[in-house]
Amino acid sequence: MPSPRSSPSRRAAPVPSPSRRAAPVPSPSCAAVALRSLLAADLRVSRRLGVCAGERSAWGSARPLLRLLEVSGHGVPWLAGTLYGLGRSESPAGREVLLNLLFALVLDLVLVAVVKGLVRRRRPTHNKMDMFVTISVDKYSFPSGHATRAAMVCRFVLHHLVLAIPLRVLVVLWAIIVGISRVMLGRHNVTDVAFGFIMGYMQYNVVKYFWLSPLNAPALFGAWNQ
Ligand SMILES: CC(C)=CCC/C(C)=C/CC/C(C)=C/CC/C(C)=C/COP(=O)(O)O
Repeated sequence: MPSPRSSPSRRAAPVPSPSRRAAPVPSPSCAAVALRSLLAADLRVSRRLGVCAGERSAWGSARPLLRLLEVSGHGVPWLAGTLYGLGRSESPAGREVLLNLLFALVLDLVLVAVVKGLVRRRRPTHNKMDMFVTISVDKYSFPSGHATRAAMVCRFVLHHLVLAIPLRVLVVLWAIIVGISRVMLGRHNVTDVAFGFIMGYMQYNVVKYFWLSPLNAPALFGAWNQ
């Protein structure tokens, strides 16, 4: 009697030749595991802190106030205000400070756009994309442009304006609250804002290093003073 044909599933699996065996998967390094855990914790904490992410969120009624803070740290009012001040300024010292503030604001926009474009981290899923004037890279969240600007402007103002102590405290508080509000609005994760603060703080060093003055940019200031 002919023996039944064995089904394909019963056939012995072919033994791969040594050259076709799968390469061993390298185990992730400690740094990769630590980074992954940090990012997972970041997402969890940021979601919890996003209490104003929508009108129906836990603190949804505070959302309009936080959106006002959003505008206070936005690039457009800062650029517009600086250009307006430059147009009105009659003292050479005032013009010098405002010209450097303009340089700082443009530098901030460029650097943030470059880092956002390189990292391409998506905004938190609970974010409502109803932000005041954005550019294409603003679909990404790392780093927070509001946090970089707030930290940089804060250092700039404290160095170049003579302010009474209560006002200096207010400037620092404004910068911190702008950063925190980004997470509460659901716009950012905590690490976006933390890195943004560090980056903005360091950006001011760049502005200080390349400070524009009538000595190193005579053409710029000469043209202005005529
Ligand atoms: C106001 C003048 C005179 C010129 C405007 C020029 C212009 C269109 C500049 C772009 C400003 C702009 C859209 C900045 C983006 C600000 C923003 C939404 C940053 C994102 O912040 P994030 O904290 O959410 O990362």
